Amino acid sequence: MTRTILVAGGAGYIGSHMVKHLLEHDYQVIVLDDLSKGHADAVPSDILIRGSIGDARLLDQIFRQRSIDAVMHFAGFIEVGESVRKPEKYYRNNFANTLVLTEAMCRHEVSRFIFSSTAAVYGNPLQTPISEAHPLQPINPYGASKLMAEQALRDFDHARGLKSIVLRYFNAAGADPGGQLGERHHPETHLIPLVLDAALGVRDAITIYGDDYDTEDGTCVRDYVHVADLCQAHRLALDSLLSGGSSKAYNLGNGRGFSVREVIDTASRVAGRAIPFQIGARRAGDPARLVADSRKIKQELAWSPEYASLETIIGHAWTHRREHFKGHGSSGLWKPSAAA
Ligand SMILES: NC(=O)c1ccc[n+]([C@@H]2O[C@H](COP(=O)([O-])OP(=O)(O)OC[C@H]3O[C@@H](n4cnc5c(N)ncnc54)[C@H](O)[C@@H]3O)[C@@H](O)[C@H]2O)c1
Ligand SMILES: O=c1ccn([C@@H]2O[C@H](COP(=O)(O)OP(=O)(O)O[C@H]3O[C@H](CO)[C@@H](O)[C@H](O)[C@H]3O)[C@@H](O)[C@H]2O)c(=O)[nH]1
Repeated sequence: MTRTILVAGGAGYIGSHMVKHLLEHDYQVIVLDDLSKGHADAVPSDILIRGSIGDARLLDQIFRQRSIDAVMHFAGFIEVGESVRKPEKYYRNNFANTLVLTEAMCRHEVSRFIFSSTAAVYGNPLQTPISEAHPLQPINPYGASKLMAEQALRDFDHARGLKSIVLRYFNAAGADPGGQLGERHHPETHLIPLVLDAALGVRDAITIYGDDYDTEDGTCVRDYVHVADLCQAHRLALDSLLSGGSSKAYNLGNGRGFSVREVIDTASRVAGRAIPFQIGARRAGDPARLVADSRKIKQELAWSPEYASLETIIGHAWTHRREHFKGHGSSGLWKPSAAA
C-alpha cells in the first residue's frame, strides 16, 4: 500500500532532500511550505502547496481532501543568533505553529508525526558524547522553542494518542549525492557552505569564531552529519511509526567531532586550493564541543550512516555549491515529474 506523507517545510534544505528520498522510495508526498526560507524549485511543482503550518483552515482543507498517513515537520526558523534578538519569532513559528499543526492532525485523526529537533535542546553539554539521557537545558530561544514543541508532543501522545519520533540533529551538512539538491540558506550562517564560498572566491575569507576554546586546536568542535543520512533516519522513523512503534527521541550525529580548523583543512583538500581565513571573536552562545552519542537509533531502528566521512560530506557540498555559483539556475537542478 502506498503511503502519503505530508512534508512541512519540504522546500527547505533538509526537507527538499527528504522529499526526493521519499519519492525515490515510492511514498506519495505533499509539501506544505510558505517559502519564507525555502525554494519552490527544490521540489516538484505539482506536489507543493504554498502556505503556513500556522494556518488552521488550510490544514483542515489539506487533511480533509487527502488521506495522509504521517506528517514530517521540518518547517521552522533556524538561526540561533536571531532567536536571541527576536525570541517571539521563534516561539511563534517553532512552537505555537507546531501546536496548530498537531491540533489539526488530532482533529483529522492523523496520528504519526516526525519532528526535526536539534542538539540545541541540550544547551552547554555537561559531558560529550551527548546521549538522549543528557539533561535538556537549552541556552537560547531557538533550542527552547524546539524543546517546548518536544514537551507538547509528549503530552499529545498521552492525551490524544499522537505518536511522534523526535530527531535531534547535530550539524546537518552535505548535499544530495546525486548532485541535484544542496544547501541554500539566505542568509547562510553555517560553517561548511561559508568555507566553500571562500574557496570559490564568492567571499574573501572565512572568519573563525574564536581559537581560544578548550579544544585540541582552540576552535569549536562539531559533529557533522550528512543530509542523506538524516533522510535515511527519517524513513526508518516513519516505518517504525507506520508499523505501530511508540513515541521516541533520538540523536543524529556520527559520534566524531571536527574542529573549525579541521573543516577548513578538509575543504582545502576537497577543493584543491588554499582557503583564506582569519581569526575573529567568539560567537555568543557557541558551546566548545558538541558530539552526539547516536547509539540508540542505531540499536533500535538500525540506522546506519552511509556518508560518515567529513571528506565525503564536504565533497558533496562542494559539488553542489560549485555548480550553483557556475550559474545553473537557482540550483534547483532536480526536475522530477513524480507527483503525489
Ligand atoms: N540545518 C541544520 O543544521 C539543523 C540542525 C538541527 C535542526 N534543524 C532543524 O531542521 C529543520 C529544517 O532545517 P533546514 O536547515 O532545512 O532549514 P530551512 O530554512 O532550509 O528549511 C525550513 C523550511 O521551512 C519553511 N517554513 C518556515 N516556517 C514555515 C511555516 N510556518 N509554514 C510552512 N513552511 C515554513 C521555510 O520556508 C523552509 O523551506 C528545522 O526545523 C531546523 O530547526 C536543522
Ligand atoms: O563563519 C563561521 C560560521 C561558523 N563558525 C563556527 O563553526 C561551527 C559550526 O557553526 P554552524 O555551522 O553555524 O552550526 P552550529 O552553530 O553548530 O549550529 C548547527 O548545529 C546545531 C546543532 O549542533 C543546530 O542546533 C543548529 O540548528 C545548526 O545551525 C561553530 O563552532 C561556529 O562558531 C565559524 O567559525 N565561522
